[in-house]
Amino acid sequence: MTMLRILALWIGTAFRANPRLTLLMCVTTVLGAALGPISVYGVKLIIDGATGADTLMSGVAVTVITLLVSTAANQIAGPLGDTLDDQVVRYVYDDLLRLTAGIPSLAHHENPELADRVSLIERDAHQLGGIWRMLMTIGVVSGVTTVIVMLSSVDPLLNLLLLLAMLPAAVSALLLHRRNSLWRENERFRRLANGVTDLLAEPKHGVEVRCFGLVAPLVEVVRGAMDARRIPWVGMTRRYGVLEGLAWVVFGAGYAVAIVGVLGWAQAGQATAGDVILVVLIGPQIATTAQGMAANLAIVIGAAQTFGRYQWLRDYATEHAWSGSLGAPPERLTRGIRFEDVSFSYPGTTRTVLDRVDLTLPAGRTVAFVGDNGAGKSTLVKLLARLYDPSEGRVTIDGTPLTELDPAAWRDRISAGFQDFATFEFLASDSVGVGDLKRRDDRVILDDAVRSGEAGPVVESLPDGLETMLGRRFTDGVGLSGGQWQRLALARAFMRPEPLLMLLDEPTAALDPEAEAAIYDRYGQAARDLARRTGAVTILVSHRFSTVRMADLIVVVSDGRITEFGSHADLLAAGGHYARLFELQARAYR
Ligand SMILES: Nc1ncnc2c1ncn2[C@@H]1O[C@H](COP(=O)(O)OP(=O)(O)OP(=O)(O)O)[C@@H](O)[C@H]1O
Repeated sequence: MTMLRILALWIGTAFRANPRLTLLMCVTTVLGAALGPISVYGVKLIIDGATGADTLMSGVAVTVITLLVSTAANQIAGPLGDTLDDQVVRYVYDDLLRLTAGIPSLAHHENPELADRVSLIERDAHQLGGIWRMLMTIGVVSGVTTVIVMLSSVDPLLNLLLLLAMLPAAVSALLLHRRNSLWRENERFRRLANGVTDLLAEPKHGVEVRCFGLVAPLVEVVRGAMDARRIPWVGMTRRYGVLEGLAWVVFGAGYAVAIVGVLGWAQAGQATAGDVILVVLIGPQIATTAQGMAANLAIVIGAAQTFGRYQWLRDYATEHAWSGSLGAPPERLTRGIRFEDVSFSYPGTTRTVLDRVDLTLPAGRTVAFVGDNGAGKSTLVKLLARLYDPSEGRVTIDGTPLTELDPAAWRDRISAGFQDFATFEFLASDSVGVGDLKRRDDRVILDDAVRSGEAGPVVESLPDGLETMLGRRFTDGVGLSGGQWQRLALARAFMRPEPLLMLLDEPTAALDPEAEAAIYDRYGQAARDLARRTGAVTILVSHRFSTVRMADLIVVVSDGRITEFGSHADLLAAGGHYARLFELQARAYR
């Protein structure tokens, strides 16, 4: 069943990429492979005709026509196949991007099994174009059938030759199977080598890599990972190479025996001269057919495995598409957002990161999350954006479970600024504008967002203002400092007009104090304005208590639990963890 699905996906992919070309390939490959051996039969008819039988003219006709047609078919099969390959590979690359980027959760980015499979598909994507190889294998099968018919016309015993010629094909198929298992087991080494190579090439890490003298040890890690993958593969290829050589020797011996045998039959009057010539000529044909079979089988098995992974990824994407979540978010929040008995462990881990969290974030309020490193603040933020689903319990929006809302529609109503902001190396206008794709070309809104994100001075310093290309990796664009990038990220967060939720997860860590104060002023205004218009909840994650105190409510997170909850004044009066931390920071500033 699985094999059939893979086959259907393979052919379906080629047909989706280019239906007419795929059909043409089907016809030409089958034709090309079947006609070669028939031409040998024509030669037999000619020889028999020359030695008395009435087959001379038909032999000439069969030989000439089959040779012409098969040569023409083989000639066009190559270029057509290459074109089809190219189109299928491009189609699959697009589909891979669509599938992986289309999964609404973040969980798959942290799934090593998925990462290995995607990485293998990307590496082997060229094989996915091998549809014509598969067709050629079908062609080879029709060629084999023709050979069987002709050998049987002399003596069915001669079909043993074909069996002997299959030995090397079997050895190479076995090698392929073993090699594939080895690659799958060792894919993590390739990803490790690529990851470390990227790290070495990434300008962001360049300073530390050089200061700490990490170039040589990291290069050593890359070499070690490549060797861990390469050495077993070389040994295996060598062993199977010897076996395949031996298999060809066995075939050669069988061929010699067959010629001697047919000669004996001819001398005894049991075979014609044409039969002898047929066996002599068909030997190389059989070898070519078997070699073709081995080569094609190798590619077909490889492609079938890659298509198997592709099928797995498509199934995974379908299962994780949250296609049942279709609800629309409310126009405005009236009650607020609730965590109801929420527990959470990151996918693939067992550690409980959030432990039975019960928390109400009232509509129209600004709520600050504070707590030690690793307490679970950012995890709460990720659950609010539904980047993951809770392991237990639920998050509700005005009473509706978040899992019932269309994730794209919900995220459309979120504005966000993060500590780990993205540095989009686009035109400056796009780097900000992607904060709301629908309005990214609206200059008035862009200018407003730039002003609100305190990014005005950054844009003014750019040679072509918002029309300046950013980033130096791919173009002659302008390089920015960490703080300048962050200001653009903040501007991006001001693009959406009517969010229901504003997520600010340490969004000012790279800013100078003046810009930070100004930005929080803006956020304060935006939060009050949004509270009035949409009842939006603003979430603020920060370690700076001067910022935190401006929130209406403060949530202290400790080891995945909520330990304190209330206004700044309430929590100070309670004299708990918050009060101690606040006092500690305040003292440092005095
Ligand atoms: N992607 C992940 N996979 C597995 N565990 C994770 C992942 N992200 C975070 N964690 C773990 O979850 C716990 C909570 O992390 P979280 O990022 O929510 O903490 P935080 O309170 O925001 O910390 P910080 O103040 O340092 O930003 C940590 O122990 C962390 O190791």
